[in-house]
Amino acid sequence: MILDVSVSSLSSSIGANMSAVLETSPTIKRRAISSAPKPILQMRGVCKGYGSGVTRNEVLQNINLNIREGEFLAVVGFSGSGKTTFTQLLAGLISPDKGTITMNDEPVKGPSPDRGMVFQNYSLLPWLTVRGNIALSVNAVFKEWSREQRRDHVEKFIDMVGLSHAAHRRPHELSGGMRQRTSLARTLALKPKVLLLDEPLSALDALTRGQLGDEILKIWSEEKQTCVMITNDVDEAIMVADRIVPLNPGPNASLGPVFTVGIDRPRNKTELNDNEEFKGLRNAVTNYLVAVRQKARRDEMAANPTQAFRLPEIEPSDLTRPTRAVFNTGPR
Ligand SMILES: Nc1ncnc2c1ncn2[C@@H]1O[C@H](COP(=O)(O)OP(=O)(O)OP(=O)(O)O)[C@@H](O)[C@H]1O
Repeated sequence: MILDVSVSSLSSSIGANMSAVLETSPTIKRRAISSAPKPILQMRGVCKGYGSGVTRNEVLQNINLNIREGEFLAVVGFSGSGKTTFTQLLAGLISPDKGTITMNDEPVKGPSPDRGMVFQNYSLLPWLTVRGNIALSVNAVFKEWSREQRRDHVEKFIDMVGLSHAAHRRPHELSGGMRQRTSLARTLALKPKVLLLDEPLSALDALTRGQLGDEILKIWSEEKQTCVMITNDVDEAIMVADRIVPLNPGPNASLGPVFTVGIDRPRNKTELNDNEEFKGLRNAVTNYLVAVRQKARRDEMAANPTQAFRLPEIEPSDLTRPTRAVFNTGPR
């Protein structure tokens, strides 16, 4: 079942138990997905795990999702819940064990320039410059173009991410934000129909993070691509997305309900802090994530009662001894 939860009417008083929010709250509108725009990507009953035998790790379980053409979808979840696995499945870098993934009704059988992925860790070739990294992909994908066309195309995307002044630099001469911009330009230059962003901002400092987040939004609105962004930051998700879908904690992680973000664009971070809809949505998504994590922990403890939490056997220190702290009494 896919629920679409409209949060325009959510109040910030939503309780911690999200099942109550989903099942009993009269303030939440549920929309049938059939009335929604045509999906470009579809996941149906997708399961994925790694390993075999006793070391088998079931990561994703029965994932069902319609990603709509032109939308910005954010997937939020805790570390280790399977977000990268989820994106790699959409990119076609790995295959599901069960279920199907289709793009425009065609099965996804492997990677394609139609689905461009920006990784968490930049993954640039260290011996190539910014220009060289982008040109390598462009030359490989647009072989039928003239040399001038390809060159102009590369320069356009270098300029789009604000790196014209650093186009000649190699990755080790760039800041983290500049590396991620290069990685973004390299993917965007392939003109993917769907842009898959796997925590593209997570390695950046807060300021650069906000700046690059704004740039991604600007490019998305200009290029009219479909965008799926993975993040562990609820505020960031609300800032960028049309819809937010939580990934429940694993093993056997499934998707939670879809939260619709009805806040007008462009969204201003400072103004959002006083926006009631933003506050309600932030509470709803956060409370949902906290509730499912607590439930996952309870289930795990119930399944392994012998591993129940025990306090470690620690001898308390004798705090009555005189302090051994040494003070510097010499000249300053
Ligand atoms: N290639 C692999 N082989 C075996 N196990 C894997 C592989 N890739 C991921 N896993 C395991 O699958 C689980 C989910 O990993 P994944 O990287 O998808 O999670 P994540 O939510 O992206 O994590 P993070 O936020 O920390 O990057 C983890 O337990 C991880 O150890």
